[in-house]
Amino acid sequence: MPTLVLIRHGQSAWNLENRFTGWWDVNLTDQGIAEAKAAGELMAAKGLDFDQCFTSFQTRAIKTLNLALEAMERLWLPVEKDWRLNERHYGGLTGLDKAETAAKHGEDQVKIWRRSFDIPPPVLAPDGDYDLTADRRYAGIAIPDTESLKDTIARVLPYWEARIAPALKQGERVLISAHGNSLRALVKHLSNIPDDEITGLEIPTGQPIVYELDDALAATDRYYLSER
Ligand SMILES: O=C(O)[C@@H](CO)OP(=O)(O)O
Repeated sequence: MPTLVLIRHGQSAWNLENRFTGWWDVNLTDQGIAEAKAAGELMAAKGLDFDQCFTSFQTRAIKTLNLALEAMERLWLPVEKDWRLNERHYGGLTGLDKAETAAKHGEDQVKIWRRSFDIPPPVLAPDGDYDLTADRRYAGIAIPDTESLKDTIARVLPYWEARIAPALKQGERVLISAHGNSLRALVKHLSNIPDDEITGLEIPTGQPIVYELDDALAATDRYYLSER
């Protein structure tokens, strides 16, 4: 039976500051570092092991993976990094304070921007503080100027099909370290969650999520490792 574990990065600086983050590359807080180490210790204690890891191009997910693998004495495992596992791009909201934005535009509007299925936030203006076009890691990539969850799914799923599903089908045990919304995209797909129900799914930081999959990669169970 294929083994798949998903983990959202530990608490980031902008999770703590309550700012819209998206593709902006913020680091882990001390709490985030502790969450990542604890996740690795939990996975080791529960006897989980992996053959292949996947993560995004973003420091908070990469570091979470490394800290967890270090706690498991598995820093030597192969890791594939890809921008398609990045967080959903938050467009023109990037860097703004979530509470101040709600005070300005209303809670309902912010909820739509944060959790609607297919309504993207306003676009990021070019040449602003959060423009990533000069960032070498994204050379040759069409950086989005905003993304809805639907847009995020449209780049996560082809990567899943091309790289992650084949590894699982070959019998590799897979760990994915990614982000709240790139993981919501995967969970929506794997657990067949309808468009209007995915808004209610919140993925906590640093908590390994275990998927039991059949040989066709259909999910037979999904649970937080800390709960079993
Ligand atoms: O700011 C972000 O990029 C994400 C994840 O922290 O926030 P949200 O909970 O609004 O999807």
